[in-house]
Amino acid sequence: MNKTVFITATDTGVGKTIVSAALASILRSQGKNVGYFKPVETGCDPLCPDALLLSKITGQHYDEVVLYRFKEAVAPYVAEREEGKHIKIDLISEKIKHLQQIYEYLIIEGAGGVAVPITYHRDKIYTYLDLISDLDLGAVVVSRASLGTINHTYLTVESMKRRNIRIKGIILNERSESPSLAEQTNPKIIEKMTGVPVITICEKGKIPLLICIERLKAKIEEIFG
Ligand SMILES: Nc1ncnc2c1ncn2[C@@H]1O[C@H](COP(=O)(O)OP(=O)(O)OP(=O)(O)O)[C@@H](O)[C@H]1O
Ligand SMILES: C[C@H](N)[C@H](N)CCCCCC(=O)O
Ligand SMILES: [Mg+2]
Repeated sequence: MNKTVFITATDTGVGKTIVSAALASILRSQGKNVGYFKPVETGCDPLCPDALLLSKITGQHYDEVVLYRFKEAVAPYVAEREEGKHIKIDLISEKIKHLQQIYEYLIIEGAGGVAVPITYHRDKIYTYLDLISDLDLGAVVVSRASLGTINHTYLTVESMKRRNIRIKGIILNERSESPSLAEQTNPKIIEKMTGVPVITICEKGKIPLLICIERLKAKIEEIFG
C-alpha cells in the first residue's frame, strides 16, 4: 500500500523542499522505498534546484522527479503562458498514480502556497488546492515560525478545510536560536485556532536542521498515515 503526502506551505521559500529532503532522508536511512515528485518547477535555469536536490537524496532519475520545468521564477500558470508550453493536469495525475505504484512512500511538493495557479483546466484556473483535493491527498503545511505566521497559517488551513483536504499537521520552520515572543507563542495559538497539530518546529541553521530531522523520525507514521 502506497503512502503519499503532499507538502505545501504558506508561501514560496518557506521550507517545502527542506522538509521533503528531511522526510526522504529519514525514509532512505530506514531502507524504505521512497520517491519524490514535483509536478511543476519554475526558476529552472537550466536545472531545477528542488528536483536536483531530491533526486540526489532518493536516487531517482532527475527526469522522473519533475514533470514540467520552466525558466521563469513565477507561478506555473504564468510560466506556461510566458514560455508557450501547456501544463496538462491529466498527465500530472497519471504520473502521480504511476509513482504511487512503484514507491511505498511518495512525497509530492507544490510550488509556493495552495492557491498558486497551475494552469487553465476545465474552464477555470486550476490551483494546488484543486490538485490536492481532486487526487484526495493528505497534506502537510510548512509555515514560517516567525511573526506574521498566525494569519498566513490560519488562512491556508481554512482554504484547505473548505475543500475537505486532510491536513496531517503543520511544521513551523526557521525558528530563531533565541526565539522571539511571537515564535514562542505561535505554535499553541496556531493549534488552538486551526485545530491542526504542530508536528514539529525546526530551527534555522544546518545543525538545528539535523536535530529537526531527528525529531521528525518519530513522526513519520503521523505524516504518512
Ligand atoms: N530550517 C532552515 N534552516 C536554514 N535554512 C533553511 C531552513 N529551512 C529552509 N531553509 C532555506 O531557505 C530557502 C527556502 O527553502 P525551501 O527551498 O525549502 O523553500 P520552498 O518552500 O521549497 O520554496 P519553493 O516554493 O521555491 O519550492 C532555501 O535556501 C533553504 O535551504
Ligand atoms: C520560483 C519559486 N521558487 C516558486 N517555485 C514559485 C512560486 C510562485 C508563487 C506565486 C504567488 O503566490 O504569487
Ligand atoms: Mg521547493
